[in-house]
Amino acid sequence: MATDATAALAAPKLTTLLVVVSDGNVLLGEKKRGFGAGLWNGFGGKVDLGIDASVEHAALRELREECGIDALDATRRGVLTFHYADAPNPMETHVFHASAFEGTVAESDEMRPAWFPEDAIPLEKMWPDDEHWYPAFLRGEKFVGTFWFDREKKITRHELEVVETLPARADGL
Ligand SMILES: Nc1[nH]c(=O)nc2c1ncn2[C@H]1C[C@H](O)[C@@H](COP(=O)(O)OP(=O)(O)OP(=O)(O)O)O1
Repeated sequence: MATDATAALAAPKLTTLLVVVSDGNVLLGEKKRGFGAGLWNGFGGKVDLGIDASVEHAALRELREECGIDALDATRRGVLTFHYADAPNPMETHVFHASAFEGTVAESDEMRPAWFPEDAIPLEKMWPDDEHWYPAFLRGEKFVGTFWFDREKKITRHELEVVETLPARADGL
């Protein structure tokens, strides 16, 4: 049985990723700083257990902070686990889809947003796992995946499954 210490060591870092798709266009942001700087991605960040009542709240908060809009119909569509060779704990990223939003898209300190046609997202400037799961995401499917990266952030192994129902989180978040 895992002790508290070993459980903490293996505990995944919980993060969110929210991708708005509206009228055939996908809203992405170029990350200006921090983890993944220079790459285009959906909007998201760490779940903050001090302020977020749920993973969905964290996803909505990060979207608002990073590009100034409020998603009105966010739904959780994927759970991705990333193992980075140089990180002690895996990252568990909950991927949300939204199509309706309020507010005006605006650049922030963290992200430079831009719209891309669904069939022309800049995969060559995105995380290498994205080409594996965006097609399922854009088809409206739910998915669970795990990706292992080497120190150069290249994928060494991956698993990806389209599912009917996403796994519930044991902690209720
Ligand atoms: N391999 C990967 N593929 C992908 O598509 N998104 C990834 C990814 N690895 C990380 N991300 C996303 C998930 C999450 O939205 C973000 C990492 O969250 P972090 O909290 O580490 O980022 P930040 O340094 O921006 O922190 P915050 O201050 O919480 O915004 O990058």
